[in-house]
Amino acid sequence: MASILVSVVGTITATYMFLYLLLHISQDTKEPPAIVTQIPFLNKYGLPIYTLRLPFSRIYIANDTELLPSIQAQWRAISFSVFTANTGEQLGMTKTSRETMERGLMDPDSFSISWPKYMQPAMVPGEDLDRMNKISIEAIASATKDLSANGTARVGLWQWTHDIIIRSTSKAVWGPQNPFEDEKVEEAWKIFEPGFLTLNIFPFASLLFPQILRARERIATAMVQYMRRDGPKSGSGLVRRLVEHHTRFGLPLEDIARSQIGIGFAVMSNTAPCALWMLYHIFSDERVLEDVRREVAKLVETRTEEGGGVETATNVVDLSALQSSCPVLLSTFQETLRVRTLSPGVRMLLEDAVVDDTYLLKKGNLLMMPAMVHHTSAPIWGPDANLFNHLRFKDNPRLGRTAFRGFGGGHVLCPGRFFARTEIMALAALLLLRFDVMPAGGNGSSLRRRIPRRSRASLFQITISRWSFDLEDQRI
Ligand code: HEM
Repeated sequence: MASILVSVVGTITATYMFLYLLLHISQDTKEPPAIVTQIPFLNKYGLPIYTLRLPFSRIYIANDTELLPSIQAQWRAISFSVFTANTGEQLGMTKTSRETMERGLMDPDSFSISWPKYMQPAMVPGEDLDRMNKISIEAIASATKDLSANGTARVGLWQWTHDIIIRSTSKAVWGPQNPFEDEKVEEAWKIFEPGFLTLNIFPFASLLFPQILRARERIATAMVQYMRRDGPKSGSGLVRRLVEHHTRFGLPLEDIARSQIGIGFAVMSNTAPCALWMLYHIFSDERVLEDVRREVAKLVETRTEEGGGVETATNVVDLSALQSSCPVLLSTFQETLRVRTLSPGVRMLLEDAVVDDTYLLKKGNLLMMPAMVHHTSAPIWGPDANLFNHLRFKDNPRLGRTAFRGFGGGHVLCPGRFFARTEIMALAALLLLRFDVMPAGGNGSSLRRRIPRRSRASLFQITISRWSFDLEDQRI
């Protein structure tokens, strides 16, 4: 018995010593300090950048905002494109197309680095963007009109926001032949969207989770039809430019159609949770609600028309003036992104890189720039960094310029930021003007100003998905 005990203790001690030495020997002195203490692979915080040691790999965590410019400047070696390049398999693309996507990941002219830049002209302020915004706002306006026909409507906050963003965004992106108009495709998206990560993580996921693959194939079939029927011709500039780009790189029609599923993530998967949180922060705090409603109400104009001896008055709102005339609403949007973004800012080291002339990051490992850390830094945001302050950005528009990561930064700056901002602000404005919104069966004061506990979901966290709320027609 005693000898068994001795050998067990001996084995544990030897393993511990081996791991401890392994960690120390393989850690270069120029690398960010590893957060190893007495117990290997456990955590310690408070450093500008540190190394998280995992078996056979490392993750560097950049906490200090001052390091971000140096990291961003080395975007070729510290790569984001590697992740989009590797989605071909999960989207069911052919080997040849996958190889095209994975080639030359440090070359700006390669497929995976060039497509986000190629789409940009369609997403910056201009004709193409105006057209997308107009279509999405019209779709939102029509959905809120349908709701108001019922007087009071009870809806699940997350479900409703998610559905409305899928419908308005997909219409704006894919145009009159939008594949998501088909309910079955929309349902398939709701299975594939959360299932995509599962396909990435689990080996044999296609065998273990056939329903996710079936959902993907349903969307893919609809996208192929869309391409065959010349859908992009009447779609957005975004779709047209992407199709043009992918065709130049020789992707066959079927794979271009599958790449559109990937675009679905970019355009819808961050917008919907952001919209949800914007609504939550507005309608859960009377002060925010009052401030933004007062501001948005100024955009309403009453027009009277005479017909058949009867005078009718119509309230008209110019939503194109939202950005320029509603600084409080804009600030509320930015603050929502600040407190709710979960963006981990993950990058892969394709080569060794030295950050800020000090820290050596070794090829083959991951780097993270967690937005949650940068967005809650008290030296940057002040002592109330953990509180939601809807006036924060209005009072100081230049606040946290580098630290604000709501739309990424540097070479990986979100090209969809103008579209998403307008769409979400318009959704909030239309709800503010048309409805009183309150939690089902309660009153607004039961929703607190405090930021609720966090959980996982896309770039944002969703902890209130089972909430319902009553929308009461205001008939302004
Ligand atoms: C509220 C909605 C949105 C949010 C919060 C958001 C957020 C972000 C963030 C944080 C990044 C950088 C990721 C990183 O640094 O690791 C990013 C990149 C990107 N976003 Fe968005 N996004 C939104 C909507 C959109 C839309 C509507 C599009 C449609 C075009 C889009 C397309 C992209 C693309 C293509 C990239 C990669 C850019 C590149 O590789 O250069 N996003 N987005």
